[in-house]
Amino acid sequence: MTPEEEAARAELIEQARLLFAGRVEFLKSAPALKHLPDPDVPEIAFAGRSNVGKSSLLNALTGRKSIARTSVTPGRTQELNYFEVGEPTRLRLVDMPGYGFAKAPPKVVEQWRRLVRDFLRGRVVLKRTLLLIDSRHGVKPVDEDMMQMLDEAGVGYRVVLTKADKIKASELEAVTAETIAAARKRTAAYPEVLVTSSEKKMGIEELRAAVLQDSLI
Ligand SMILES: Nc1nc2c(ncn2[C@@H]2O[C@H](COP(=O)(O)OP(=O)(O)OP(=O)(O)O)[C@@H](O)[C@H]2O)c(=O)[nH]1
Ligand SMILES: [Mg+2]
Repeated sequence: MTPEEEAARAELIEQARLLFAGRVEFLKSAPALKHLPDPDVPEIAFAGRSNVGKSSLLNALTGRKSIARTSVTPGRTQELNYFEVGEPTRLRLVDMPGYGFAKAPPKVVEQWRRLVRDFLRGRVVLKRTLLLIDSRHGVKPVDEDMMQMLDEAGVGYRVVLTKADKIKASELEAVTAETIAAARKRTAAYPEVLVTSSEKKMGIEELRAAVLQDSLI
């Protein structure tokens, strides 16, 4: 990086820190598209398997302990949960229902598919999706399905590894390389991955900067 690029980067990180240190509020849970808020500010969505750590990452990002409900029971977040950031609102974060939980009846899976697909295709203010992947598991077939849906909807996404504190450094290095390789095969994926741990607050500053930057596109 040139000194100018470094200065711009530091400025973006500081702007992002200030933004998330300010107003962050839960807005609503939308069980269907007709309940979505008016599309008047940029949105960034969080997607990933049940239990991947979406709600925890949202909490870490906003520096709140429990703004997004976290749970040990997979599949608890079944709606599109909206959070507003900034005063006046600069952007909205959308916690999407998790996928891939075991024993879900086919009807529930089909409902999920329809809601997510229609949301991704039709939401004009959706600037970017963060696709969360558990560091311990890497990219699974259900994640490939989600990538396919995002590619088809033409929604740009960043792949984010979660729970990096749970595995050894050597394993993290390997799963990061594999995940980058998987992302590079995709048309709508960003060619880099972000490595995070909500528990250890790792990669959170970078993630905040990425969210702010993406909201400006
Ligand atoms: N060690 C560790 N545990 C984490 C981390 N992030 C989340 N967890 C744990 O993983 C479990 C699931 O986290 P959630 O944030 O509720 O996951 P989710 O993706 O929102 O789950 P659903 O809403 O059910 O789809 C909880 O027990 C969290 O405490 C992390 O960075 N490190
Ligand atoms: Mg959740």
